[in-house]
Amino acid sequence: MKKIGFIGAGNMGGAILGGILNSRIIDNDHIIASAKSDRTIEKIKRDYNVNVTKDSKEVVEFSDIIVIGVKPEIYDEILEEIKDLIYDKIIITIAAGKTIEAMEKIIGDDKKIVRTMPNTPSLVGEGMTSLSPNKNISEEELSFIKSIFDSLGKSEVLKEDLIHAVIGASGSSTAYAFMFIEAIADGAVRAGMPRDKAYTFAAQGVLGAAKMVLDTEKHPGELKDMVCSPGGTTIEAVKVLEEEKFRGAVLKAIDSCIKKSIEMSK
Ligand SMILES: NC(=O)C1=CN([C@@H]2O[C@H](COP(=O)(O)OP(=O)(O)OC[C@H]3O[C@@H](n4cnc5c(N)ncnc54)[C@H](OP(=O)(O)O)[C@@H]3O)[C@@H](O)[C@H]2O)C=CC1
Ligand SMILES: O=C(O)[C@@H]1CCC=N1
Repeated sequence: MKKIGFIGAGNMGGAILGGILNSRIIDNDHIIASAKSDRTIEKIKRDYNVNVTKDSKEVVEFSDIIVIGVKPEIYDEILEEIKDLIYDKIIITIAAGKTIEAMEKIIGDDKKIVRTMPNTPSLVGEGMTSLSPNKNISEEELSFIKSIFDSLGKSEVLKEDLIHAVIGASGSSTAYAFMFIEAIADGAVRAGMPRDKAYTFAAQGVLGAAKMVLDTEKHPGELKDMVCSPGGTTIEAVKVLEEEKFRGAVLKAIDSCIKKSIEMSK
């Protein structure tokens, strides 16, 4: 069994770590994770019962595959620290704005890198991850890394320059989906539903809609039309959403997200 290490296991690294443990593809004694603060180290130990350290080098020495789960601002510092210990180990990056080319400049273009863009639902087996390997990753290595991310939900191998679209479509979009669910629940609360029930109804509604798109492969517009009874309730809400430029607002938001991702990559 391969050993996997996490340099930084916060919101995203922790979701991948937790997802791997939930899917039982790697045992907890084959996993090591680091953090900066004692508080996070204790949380990782408590939540996941994996090996912990504050030393990035120890993570690299222990592991065959290393996920770098720190914020983009300290990526370069971490890469400098570990570059002489990487040899033929596989580096998995999850950061917005950190290109393969920029990473190769620091650790060397002979190193094995898979640039990914995951999302936090990886924790509950419903993640969506893009994978872009550098030239040193073999087909066999890529299919092994893909099998890890497939066990956390779905994954696709994509050209690296599509990563900006991936951030817009799935990396960041869970945040907008949470806002949508929160807003639907607020509406239900206004109509008298207790808040805990409102979250269940709203979230299950959104989950069901997403599953309909994936399972039926029908156009989302057709699925929407199937809900709108002539002269009924739904079409009234659709009218308001169109008047308030709901779809235009979402498109503008995704454009902004993608613009930021491109800026961060310069
Ligand atoms: N959040 C998301 O939904 C997604 C995030 N990403 C990417 O994931 C990366 C991490 O983001 P996110 O998880 O949100 O951030 P968090 O702040 O939640 O996690 C970062 C972790 O890095 C740890 N850390 C900081 N410095 C060090 C160090 N020197 N050595 C070891 N660990 C360190 C922090 O430890 P401590 O807690 O002790 O400070 C923290 O646990 C980013 O690059 C982001 O672009 C990608 C897709 C989705
Ligand atoms: O907000 C961010 O920058 C990170 C990248 C994708 C999701 N969260």
